[in-house]
Amino acid sequence: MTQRASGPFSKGHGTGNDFVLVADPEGAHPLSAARVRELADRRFGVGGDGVIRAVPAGSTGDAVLDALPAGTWAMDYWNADGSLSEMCGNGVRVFVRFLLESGLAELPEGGALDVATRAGLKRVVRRGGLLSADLGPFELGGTRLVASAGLDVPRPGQDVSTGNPHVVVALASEEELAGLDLHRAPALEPAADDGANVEFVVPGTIADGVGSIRMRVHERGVGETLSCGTGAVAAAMATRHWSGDAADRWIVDVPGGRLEVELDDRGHVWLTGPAEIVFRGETLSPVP
Ligand SMILES: N[C@@H](CCC[C@H](N)C(=O)O)C(=O)O
Repeated sequence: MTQRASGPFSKGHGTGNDFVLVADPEGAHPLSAARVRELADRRFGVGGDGVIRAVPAGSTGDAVLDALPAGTWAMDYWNADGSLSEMCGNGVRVFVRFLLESGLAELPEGGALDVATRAGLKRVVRRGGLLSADLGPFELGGTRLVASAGLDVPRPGQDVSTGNPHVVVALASEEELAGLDLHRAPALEPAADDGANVEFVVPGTIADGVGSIRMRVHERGVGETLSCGTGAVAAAMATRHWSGDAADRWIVDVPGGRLEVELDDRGHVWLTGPAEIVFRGETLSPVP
């Protein structure tokens, strides 16, 4: 297996959470942390919050992905800093759009496609122009203190696992949310063993069983992003918990647009929103 220095790529996003996507149908071109950092660099590379390789499970070279049903398309997801993540909620939806637009998979309206991720198999369905992902069950954990530039004092944060780790902090007002400086990662006390994505939310109204929240996020391995799908799920489920389970549907407004989160009667959380491929290109070999 050799690393590919040149070749075709696509660029896609879900509510501004952007990814470089490459296809590796033979499992012949693994990514490395250094290659991911080059591709994700917004000035010296293509630019993105993450890099995703589409590769059949069984041929990925990653023990977790290769344990999933052979032949299923696997999302080999990397953060922009070259670290791996278990899961990406916007990424898995953009990944499916990439497979469809590249002719690597088919998904008729109402149909479903299973994707292998490091957090297990995730089902993506096509509803109208949107792609919805079943992210499975979530888990509420303990609490920890979160300090961030722009906040007067540390605030309590709720741990939520959506396959990857999150800490959700409720703020009192839009002004507080706007005043956050997320150029630096929020500090967690106690620290999270594997790091965490941190979501700051301002809960809005709940009407007719639908709640609304506004959110900003600092992603592990990236920095502040315009959106985070698993973050929107974590934020909605933490806010639901604080509300005494008052609603199962949540509208989550992020700087890059709007996502919908819904808890079904099996305890699975669905994430719905736009997922688009915006351009295709070719990386060139570095000049020796
Ligand atoms: N943007 C993603 C989450 C990407 C992974 C995250 N940074 C992590 O390290 O867990 C999403 O849409 O869920």
